[in-house]
Amino acid sequence: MLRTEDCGLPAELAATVFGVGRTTIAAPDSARRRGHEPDRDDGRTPAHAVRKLPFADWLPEQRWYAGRSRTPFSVTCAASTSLDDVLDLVLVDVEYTDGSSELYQVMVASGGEREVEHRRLATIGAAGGRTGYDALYDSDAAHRLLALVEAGRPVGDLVFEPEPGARFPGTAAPRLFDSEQSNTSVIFGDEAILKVFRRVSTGIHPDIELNRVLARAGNPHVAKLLGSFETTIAGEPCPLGMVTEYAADSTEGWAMATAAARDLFAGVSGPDNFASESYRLGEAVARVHADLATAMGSDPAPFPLVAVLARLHATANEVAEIKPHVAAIEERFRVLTGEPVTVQRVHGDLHLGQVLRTPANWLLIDFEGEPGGPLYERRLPDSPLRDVAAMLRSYEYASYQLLGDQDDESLAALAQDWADRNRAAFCDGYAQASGVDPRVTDALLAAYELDKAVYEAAYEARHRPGWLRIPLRSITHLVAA
Ligand SMILES: Nc1ncnc2c1ncn2[C@@H]1O[C@H](COP(=O)(O)OP(=O)(O)O)[C@@H](O)[C@H]1O
Ligand SMILES: O=P(O)(O)O[C@H]1O[C@H](CO)[C@@H](O[C@H]2O[C@H](CO)[C@@H](O)[C@H](O)[C@H]2O)[C@H](O)[C@H]1O
Repeated sequence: MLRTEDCGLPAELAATVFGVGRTTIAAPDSARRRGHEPDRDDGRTPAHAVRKLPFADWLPEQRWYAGRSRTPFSVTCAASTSLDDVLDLVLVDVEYTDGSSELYQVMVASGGEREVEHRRLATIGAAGGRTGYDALYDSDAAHRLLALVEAGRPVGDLVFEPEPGARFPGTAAPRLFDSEQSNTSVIFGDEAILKVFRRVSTGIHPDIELNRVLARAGNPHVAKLLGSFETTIAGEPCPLGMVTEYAADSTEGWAMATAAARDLFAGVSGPDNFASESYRLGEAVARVHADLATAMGSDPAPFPLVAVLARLHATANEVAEIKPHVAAIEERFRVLTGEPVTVQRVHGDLHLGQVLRTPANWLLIDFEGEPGGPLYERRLPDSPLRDVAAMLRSYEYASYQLLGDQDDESLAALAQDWADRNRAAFCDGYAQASGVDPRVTDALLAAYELDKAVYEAAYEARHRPGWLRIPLRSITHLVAA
C-alpha cells in the first residue's frame, strides 16, 4: 500500500534554517523515525505546503522515474530548500517494497496560475491552497536557477558554483530538452545547457568532475563546464546539477551513424560511409584518455576477473537467453586471469549517443558512467579499453538495429561489413592519436566487448526487449572467434 508522508524533521536532524534559503535535510530513513512534524513554516515561503504536494502520484508519470518495475512503499519529502518566495528545491525519497530506495530531485514552482509549458505533465498538484509545478517547465524559474549558479552564493545548504571565468547566457530564452533522458536539461538560447540530476545520491559526480578536469586541461573534445550546484546530506556532498556550454549546430553521433548505415542498406552510400568520421572520433577519444591520465594518473592493475564474472552470473540469473553462453564467456574471461591492464579515469558508458559532432570536431558528453550504479563505483579507475570496446559495440548497434527482427543473411552481411569498417577506422584514429593500437591486445579488447555485451543484454531485457538480439548476436560471434 502506497504511503505518502510530508517531510518535517526532528530538530537534531534538521540541517539548518537560513534567511531566504530555509533548508531541511537529513538522511531519509532517519526522517521516517521522527515522532512529530515540526511546523517550520514562517508564512513567507510555502515550504510547509511544498512538502505536502502529491509527489507519489506525480513521480511515476515522469520519464526519468526509475521505479516502474517495483512497488513503492513510501514516498517522503526528505528535504526542501526555498530558493525564493515561489521556488523550492525538494528531494523526494522513494522506498520500495523490495527494500531498495531512491532520492529524486524536484524543483518546485508554486503559486496561482503560472505560465508553464506542458501543463498536465508539469503540474505536481495542490497543497495548502497553492499549486506546485515542475519548475523546469517554467521559463522564469529556469532563469532564476541559472542566475543562482552564476552568482555562486550559498542558499541554505545548497552551494552554487560558477567555474572561474565562465560566461553565462543573459536573457536567452530557455527551452526544455525534449528527449528520453535520465536527467532533465534546459537549454538557454544557443549558449548553455543546464542539466538537473533527477536521481541523486551522495558522493562526487563524475560528469562534473571529469568535465572540470578536461576543461581545465584545455581539451577540445568536451563541452566547457560553466558551473554546478550541490547540497549536503549527513555531512556528505550531494551533487544536484551542472551547466555547460551548449554545442549549437551539433548532431549526435548515433543519428549520423545510423543515417550512414541506412544509406548503405539502401545502396546509396559513398565510398567512405562514415569511416572518416569514425577515425576522427577515435582520435578524440584517445585525446580525452590522454588528458585524463595526465591530470588524474594511471596505474597497473590485473584484468577485473571478479567483477566481470559477477556481472555475467547476475545477468544470467535475470536473462534466460544468456545462460547457454555462460561457460564459453567464462572461459574467455578466465584465460585473462592476472593479465595486466593500465587503469585510469575513463568515460565509463561511451556510445554513439554520447558524442556530438560540431562543425569543428567531436565532443564527448555525459561522463556519468553506467547509470544505476553508486557514484563511488562509477568513479573507479578502469581500462581505456572499456571505452574503446563500448564504442566498438555501438557500431554494431548502429548497423544491426536496422535489421529489426529479420534474419536476412545478406542484410546481416552488409551490417557486419559497415560495422567492421567503422570499428577499424575508429581503432586507426585511436592508435594514431595515442600511439597504442587497442587491437594489439585483442583478447583483452574482446573481453571488454563481451562484458559490455553482457551489460547490454541486461539493459535491453529491462528496457527494450526487441533489441536483446543485438547483444546476443555479438556474444555468439565473440565467443566463436
Ligand atoms: N553541451 C551540449 N550541447 C548540445 N547538446 C547537448 C549538450 N549536452 C547534452 N546535449 C544533448 O542532450 C542529450 C542528453 O544529454 P546527456 O548528458 O546524455 O543527458 P542524460 O544524462 O540525461 O542522458 C544529449 O544526447 C545531447 O543531444
Ligand atoms: O545513454 P545512457 O547513459 O542512458 O546509457 C544507457 O542507454 C543506452 C541506450 O540509450 C545504452 O546503449 C546501448 O544502446 C545504444 C543505442 O541506443 C548503443 O549505441 C550502445 O552501444 C548500447 O550500449 C547504454 O548501454 C545504457 O547504459
